[in-house]
Amino acid sequence: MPTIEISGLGKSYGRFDAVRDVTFAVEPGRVVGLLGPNGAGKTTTLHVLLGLASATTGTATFGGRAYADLAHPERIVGALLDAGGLHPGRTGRDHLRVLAAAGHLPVQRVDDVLALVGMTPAADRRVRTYSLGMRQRVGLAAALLGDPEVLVLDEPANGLDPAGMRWLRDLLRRFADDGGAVLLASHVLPEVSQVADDLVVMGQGQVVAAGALDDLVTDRSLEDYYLDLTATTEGVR
Ligand SMILES: Nc1ncnc2c1ncn2[C@@H]1O[C@H](COP(=O)(O)OP(=O)(O)OP(=O)(O)O)[C@@H](O)[C@H]1O
Repeated sequence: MPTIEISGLGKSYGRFDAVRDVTFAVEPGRVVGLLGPNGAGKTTTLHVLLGLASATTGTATFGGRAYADLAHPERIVGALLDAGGLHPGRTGRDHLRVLAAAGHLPVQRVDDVLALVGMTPAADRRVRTYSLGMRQRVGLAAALLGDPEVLVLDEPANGLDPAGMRWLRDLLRRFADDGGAVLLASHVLPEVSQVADDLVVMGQGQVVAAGALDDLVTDRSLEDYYLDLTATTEGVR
């Protein structure tokens, strides 16, 4: 199972450093929560990792390979960035079929993942009729389609109902316990504290804290820890 490794990563837009010297790893079997205020650089880090933006400095790899160099990326990496990326005129099932075809994945996987995310009853409705949580479930189904070894998820609980959130938590725990690596960017601290093994906290484009959740957050809540830590880096840039 591949390790996610981000090393000395920097991303500049003109003279603005969105991300500077970011280094951390997600080992197989671990769920890493990526936290930080709005504009801290979380999404930028995930975009570079997933080959959607180029690094200005440093590297971001899966088992030593950049996303673009993976022979079958959908079998290695499952990603959820923005559930708004679904075509409104397509059904949930068609969306997944297109992805399965593009990734040379067996079409049977479409039914499997629809069932896994609880979307079988609504699979043949158009995406424009879905609630936010339903779109999010289809996005998660897409991430799971290739039966990947690594998950990279940006705000996966967005719009999920309480049952959906618990389902997601259990899924991520099982995925990691089976040896997968999970990188989970989220603002929902209770969600992170219940599922993450490790934390990486970013502020103003840099890592401001990293380590095992239990070592960082000892006698207080994750919320208290996080708000103290980020108080000095508060405010978007
Ligand atoms: N294409 C771009 N051009 C210029 N600046 C950008 C671009 N993309 C991101 N930025 C800037 O980089 C910084 C980091 O943004 P990023 O989206 O990575 O933050 P984030 O931690 O994901 O925030 P949020 O929690 O709000 O999603 C922000 O100041 C943002 O304005």
